[in-house]
Amino acid sequence: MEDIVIVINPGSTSTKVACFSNGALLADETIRHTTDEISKFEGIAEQLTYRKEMINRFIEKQNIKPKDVQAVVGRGGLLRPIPGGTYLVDETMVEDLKSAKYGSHASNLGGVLAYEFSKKYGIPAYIVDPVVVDEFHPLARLSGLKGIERRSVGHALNQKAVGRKILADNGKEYEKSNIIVAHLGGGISIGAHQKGEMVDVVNGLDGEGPYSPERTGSLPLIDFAAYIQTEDMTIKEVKSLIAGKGGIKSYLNEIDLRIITEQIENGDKKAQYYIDGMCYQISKSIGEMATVLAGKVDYIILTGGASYSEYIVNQIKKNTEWIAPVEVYAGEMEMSALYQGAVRIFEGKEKARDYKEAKIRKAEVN
Ligand SMILES: Nc1ncnc2c1ncn2[C@@H]1O[C@H](COP(=O)(O)OP(=O)(O)OP(=O)(O)O)[C@@H](O)[C@H]1O
Ligand SMILES: CCCC(=O)O
Repeated sequence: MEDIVIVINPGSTSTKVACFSNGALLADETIRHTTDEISKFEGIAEQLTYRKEMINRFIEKQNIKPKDVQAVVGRGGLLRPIPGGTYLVDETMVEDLKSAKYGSHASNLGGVLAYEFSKKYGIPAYIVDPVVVDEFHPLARLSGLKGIERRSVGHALNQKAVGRKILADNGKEYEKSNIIVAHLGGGISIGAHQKGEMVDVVNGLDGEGPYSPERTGSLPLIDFAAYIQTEDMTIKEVKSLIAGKGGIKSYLNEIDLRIITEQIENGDKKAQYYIDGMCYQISKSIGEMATVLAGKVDYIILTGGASYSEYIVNQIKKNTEWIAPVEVYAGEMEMSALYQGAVRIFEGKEKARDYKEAKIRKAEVN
């Protein structure tokens, strides 16, 4: 088998790896990492060799000949803000990912691992639609405080891939449509996509929008400032509270929505209250993104693991269906979206972007 593309997608508790050839998936595996295994490491960067060895084992099992590998594609992490697309991984990018200059996130390892394997095989490495895709409308950057800018961080890869699929299924094109995509996972991001660009996104990693299974979302500022002071917290502790120990975890000490929705089915009113609260806040953020699109919304799309839950989907639908039809794509399309990003380069439909050259849209004001 020739023209093999290896795809690597590191998450906080798993590493997904797959190989594709000529449009077909040849093999894939989700390697799970237990909390015990992960907690042995100081941080994400230190997990590189551990995850690399597991990917090596997957590749060896497939009997792949090095000469048959065409490219390696990784999920892109917290980089400087860049427009969407497929990027060639270079030294500058690897340095930014490894040093966590723009923050620490499991997906940082995607570009680094892709680069390491690409060096081994002497082929190119790419990332596609990283979590920092920034196609913000200039007004979306304003926070309300000079010196603090909003950041475009979200599940851009999955949001765009699922958006394209749902629109294609309905005979429409991503570049000509307006959609709101809510990625409902362990973290939540909700993007307003206007004619092919994610012009605003509710960024749960930095503490915006709804609470999620493990994130706080936005909090009352004065109370939170007092909380930080009382608890004498460092910035690192604040970050891990906002994105890791907040939301449903703080209320119910559980992040698995399968367990919690089963408790609701069994009549647990407390579980229902906190899940209803999350759905209420998700709906509010969808409404906010509808105003960004001035009400011209072709579809609202719910995706991510929580969209498997009929209960959660119905709670959100009943508050948002008046805006636009609600479509559901439970789970994610990240592995095939990464592969397709590379295929667009091989087929000449897109040119691989240069990280150092990439420029985002900014307002021209003094
Ligand atoms: N069938 C299901 N019913 C209800 N919830 C589900 C189901 N399957 C997965 N989930 C929930 O979805 C959440 C995880 O979603 P997902 O797998 O998209 O997140 P992740 O990949 O870990 O993180 P993220 O999407 O934030 O990057 C968990 O809370 C999980 O319990
Ligand atoms: C995956 C994008 C960033 C986040 O919300 O975790």
